[in-house]
Formats: sequence, C-alpha cells, structure tokens
Amino acid sequence: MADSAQVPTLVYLVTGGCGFLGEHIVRMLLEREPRLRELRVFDLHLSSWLEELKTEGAGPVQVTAIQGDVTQAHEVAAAMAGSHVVIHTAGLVDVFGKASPKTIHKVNVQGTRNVIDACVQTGTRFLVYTSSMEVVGPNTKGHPFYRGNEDTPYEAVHRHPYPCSKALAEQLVLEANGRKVNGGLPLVTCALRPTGIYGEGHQVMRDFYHQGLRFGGRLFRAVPASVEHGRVYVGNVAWMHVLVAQELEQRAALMGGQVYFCYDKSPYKSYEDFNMEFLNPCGIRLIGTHPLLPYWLLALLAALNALLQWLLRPLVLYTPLLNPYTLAVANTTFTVSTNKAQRHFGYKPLFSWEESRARTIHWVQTMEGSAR
Ligand SMILES: NC(=O)c1ccc[n+]([C@@H]2O[C@H](COP(=O)([O-])OP(=O)(O)OC[C@H]3O[C@@H](n4cnc5c(N)ncnc54)[C@H](O)[C@@H]3O)[C@@H](O)[C@H]2O)c1
Ligand SMILES: C[C@@H](CO)CCC[C@@H](C)[C@H]1CC[C@H]2[C@@H]3[C@H](O)C=C4C[C@@H](O)CC[C@]4(C)[C@H]3CC[C@]12C
Repeated sequence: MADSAQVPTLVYLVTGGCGFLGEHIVRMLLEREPRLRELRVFDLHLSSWLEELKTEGAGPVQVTAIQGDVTQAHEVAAAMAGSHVVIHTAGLVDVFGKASPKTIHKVNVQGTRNVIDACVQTGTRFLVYTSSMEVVGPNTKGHPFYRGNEDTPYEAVHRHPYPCSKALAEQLVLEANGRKVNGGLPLVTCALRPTGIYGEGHQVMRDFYHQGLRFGGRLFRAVPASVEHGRVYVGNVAWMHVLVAQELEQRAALMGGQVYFCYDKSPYKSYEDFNMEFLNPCGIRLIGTHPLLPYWLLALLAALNALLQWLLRPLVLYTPLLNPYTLAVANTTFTVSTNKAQRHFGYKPLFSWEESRARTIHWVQTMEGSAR
C-alpha cells in the first residue's frame, strides 16, 4: 500500500457490505481509515442506508455501491479492478435449511475462489476474509472447546453445509497467501474467525425478541445454563477487520496466511442467558433455571422438525429455529480465550462490554414492534 499519511489514496472493497457485519465494517472504515479514498460496497442486495451514506455521511471518501454476485467471477473482477484491499465478508449464513447445500457451497466456496482469482487478476494485494468459529467447531460429537485458542487441538468434524463451506473457503484463503498477483507482488491473506456475533442488526436476536413478545414477554429455557457459548460484539468484529486490513502490509511476514479468533470481553454464558443481557431490560424474561424439557425430548423435536422440513420441501420452506444442528451448537460449550490478535497486530476491543451491551439494548428498544 502506498504511504499516504496525508493524502487519501486507498481503495477498499467490501463484499457483503450491506449485511449485518458488512454494514458495521463499512461504517468503521469510514470512521477509522483516514487513508481511504474510495470505498466500494459490493453486495447482491444493496441497502437503502447506503444511499444516505453516499450523500451525507462519507465525508471526502467516495462510496461506490456495486450490485453484484460473488459467484459470478467477471462481476467480482470488474468490481475489484484498481482496489488495494478487499474485505471478503459476503457469505450465505444458513444453519436453518433455507438454502440448499449446493447454493451454500457455491456462494461461500466458489464465491471465495472468485475473490482470490480476482485479486490475482487485478493485482489486489491484501485480502481479509471473514471466516467463522464454526471452522473449528462445535463438532458433531459435542466435544467442549473451553477457552481455546488458535493452537488448541480439537477434532473438527463437519457435516453441516455451512461450517463445511466456511472451512473450505478459509483453507482456500490461507493457501492463496504468497500467490503472485498481477504486477508480480505476493498476495497477503488472513482469516478472522468470529464467535457468535451480536449487536445492532442481529437477525437471530430480533427473532428471539419477537418470539418473546408473542409469548407474553417470556422465553423458555432450553439449554443448560452451564453450557458456555462464545459471543462477540459486531463493532469489535468490524474493528478487528479494519485493523487487520491496516496492518497487513507492514506485518505481512507475520500475519500473512494466519487465522485469528475474533473475540472481545463479552462474558462467557449460555446462548440464552447471554441473549437475556439485552432482552431482559426490554421486558423479556427467561423462564426456568433448568431446561423445561429434557434433552432427549428436544432432540426428538429437533429431529421431527428436520423430517417435516424434508417432507414439506416440495410445498413450503419450513425453517424452524430448532433443528439437530442448532440444538447441538447451542448445547456444546465453545469459548475462546486468546491474545494472538493482540500480539500480532495490537488488537484491543474498541467497545467495552458495557458499551456493547448498552448499544445492543438501545437497538432492541428502538426496534419496530418493540414493547417500548
Ligand atoms: N453472524 C454471525 O454470528 C457470524 C459469525 C461468524 C462469522 N460470520 C461470517 O460473517 C460474514 C457476514 O455474516 P452476517 O452475519 O453479516 O450475514 P448477513 O447475511 O447479514 O450478510 C451477508 C451479506 O452477504 C451478501 N451476499 C450473500 N450472497 C451473496 C452473493 N452471492 N454475492 C454478493 N453478496 C452476497 C448478503 O446480501 C448479505 O448482505 C459471513 O461470511 C459469515 O459466515 C458470521
Ligand atoms: C435450542 C434453542 C432454544 O432456545 C436455541 C437455538 C439457538 C441457535 C439458533 C443458535 C445457537 C448458536 C448459534 C450459532 C453460533 O452463535 C455461531 C454461529 C456462527 C456463524 O458463523 C453463523 C451463525 C451461527 C451458526 C449461530 C446461528 C444460530 C445458533 C445456532
């Protein structure tokens, strides 16, 4: 990257820039990357906030909205020509059976391959990939991963299309590190593995909130409080992406081809107890100190849901929250504790837990249809 302390020269491209995480990355780049000249936001579906940003909020930075599909190699290459850094966050996040395994693979794996090929073709040297904790686990055997780091041994066994696709895509990104791009310089890549992201715009939190409202302000405990699930605030995930992108050139030898868990100081709790940190102040209560239904019954219901999904598929898309995979993830301890990102590129969470919590509560409270 050119040294551009004063004059903004850099062109960034964010794939999936209109998604939950993508929007936070876009806004964070505008706030925290003074060298930015142009920000290209590439997404299958462009959001309306992007128009407002283009006219009001971007300051001197040129924001270019590009409607495109990562599965179309020519669209990716055209969008990327002349960019210095690509943050590839576009992905099909589906653990509920909304999309077919083939589609998930196409978007997450072929889409990533297209981004890498486009880097090579257009001479874009820096690639930051949003991977996922699910590349590691939880595995289908329910083995706990307790306060693990990037080097903790764990038997990663994937069967579900989503983690399978993220694992394959991450491997492609890491293997691409060092490939010569157009112009002869080496590509520098790295992958970030967020745990379960929460914060403003989180669809699953929205679903839980509305479900709680429908049940008269109550949700029913299904997962033991002792199962800990790693969570990270979206603003900190965005910040880590921005920081990596900024440091990748100077620290290419150290960071190139590396993976980093994406974490912050959010407390270790069960998935449901953690959600209550935000939903409770918004009038939702979690009923029960222990799961109201025994695990075997939940597993039976989850299996039944899977069967119904399969039977109904020709007629209607039945995609309940509870299925064998989501039950297994919610019931398996998976938490990270690592300082690799701090050691390698000085990452410290930008938002404290208190601030992350307050921002998320405010978002729930101002949500359409909220109790307040
Ligand atoms: N949400 C989480 O808890 C979580 C945790 C770890 C990692 N991730 C990863 O973070 C990334 C972003 O996830 P998110 O939660 O913001 O999901 P999201 O669905 O809100 O955002 C994904 C974005 O990608 C876009 N997209 C999908 N298919 C596309 C295509 N073919 N071409 C171009 N754009 C396409 C979507 O339109 C959307 O705007 C994903 O790669 C996901 O695997 C998410
Ligand atoms: C049994 C239910 C009773 O309340 C609880 C079901 C909760 C599940 C819907 C969610 C539990 C864990 C979530 C996943 C996790 O946070 C990490 C993820 C990684 C990311 O890459 C994509 C999203 C997700 C798979 C996330 C999805 C929702 C859960 C399975």
